Amino acid sequence: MERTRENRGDNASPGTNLSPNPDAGRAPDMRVGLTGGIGAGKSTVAARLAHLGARIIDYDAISHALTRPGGAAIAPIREQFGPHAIADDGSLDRPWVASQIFGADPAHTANRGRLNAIIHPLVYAQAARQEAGGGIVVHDIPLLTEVLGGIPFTFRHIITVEAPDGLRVERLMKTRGMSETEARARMASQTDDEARRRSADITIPNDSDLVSLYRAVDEVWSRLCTECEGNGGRKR
Ligand SMILES: CC(C)(COP(=O)(O)OP(=O)(O)OC[C@H]1O[C@@H](n2cnc3c(N)ncnc32)[C@H](O)[C@@H]1O)[C@@H](O)C(=O)NCCC(=O)NCCS
Ligand SMILES: Nc1ncnc2c1ncn2[C@@H]1O[C@H](COP(=O)(O)OP(=O)(O)OP(=O)(O)O)[C@@H](O)[C@H]1O
Repeated sequence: MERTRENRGDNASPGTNLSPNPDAGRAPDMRVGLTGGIGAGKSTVAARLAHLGARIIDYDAISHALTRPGGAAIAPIREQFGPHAIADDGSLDRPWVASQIFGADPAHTANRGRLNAIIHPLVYAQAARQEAGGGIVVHDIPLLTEVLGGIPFTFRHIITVEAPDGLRVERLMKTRGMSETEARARMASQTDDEARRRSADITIPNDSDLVSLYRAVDEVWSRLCTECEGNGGRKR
């Protein structure tokens, strides 16, 4: 299966002899994908993995950087969606764009496809640049299951984080200030848990407290390290 074919850096930027860092340009020892529906707890898992020593490539953060004033995605988005898409300061008008792309209507679906087609290739290029340095590299990708056929990386493992829909809505309302309608519109714009589980080989449930979640993440990390060391990679 695609996810289990290790890609040892075919997509990483080539190294340069000018760098003082001997790891610069080094391919990941193991590339892992991390996904989960909105509000399931993916970022919380990513933060725990970072604490344990993983290098995280955060696709939401890259996407945010590309849509700041002067970001590479701004001009093509203005061209596709018109001036409404851009705020007065030159950044993406996030609430306006969100209102155009999140939901199950055909218009939302079409707009989402147009926006993804602009942003995703730029995100992949930046992710490839962030890979250099070796170790266990975790690509934190909200839409990994949806883009698996088109993303230019293969993953040794794919982890999905799961929580019941009601709990996810509750978390999003409490911590992101979303209305229930907004939270459900985002959920309707993503694939479901069953599809995410099919594309993953590791499922982390997050329907209890943070102590239970961290325990599950620590176990997964320990397995990844053991496997990585067995393959001649090193633990970071
Ligand atoms: C629509 C935008 C402007 C809304 O911005 P906002 O600040 O409200 O949300 P943010 O970017 O922080 O995303 C929060 C979550 O929304 C969900 N989400 C974001 N984009 C999408 C999308 N295209 N399809 C489905 N869900 C999405 C993800 O779960 C993500 O973690 C923004 O999400 C965006 O530019 N999306 C397109 C780029 C994309 O696909 N990003 C996901 C990672 S590459
Ligand atoms: N087990 C838990 N107990 C209590 N709060 C939690 C738990 N897991 C996550 N949370 C909280 O729920 C909120 C959503 O979690 P998180 O940001 O990790 O979701 P996410 O899946 O990354 O969402 P997104 O797709 O938007 O990035 C956060 O405020 C987080 O602190």
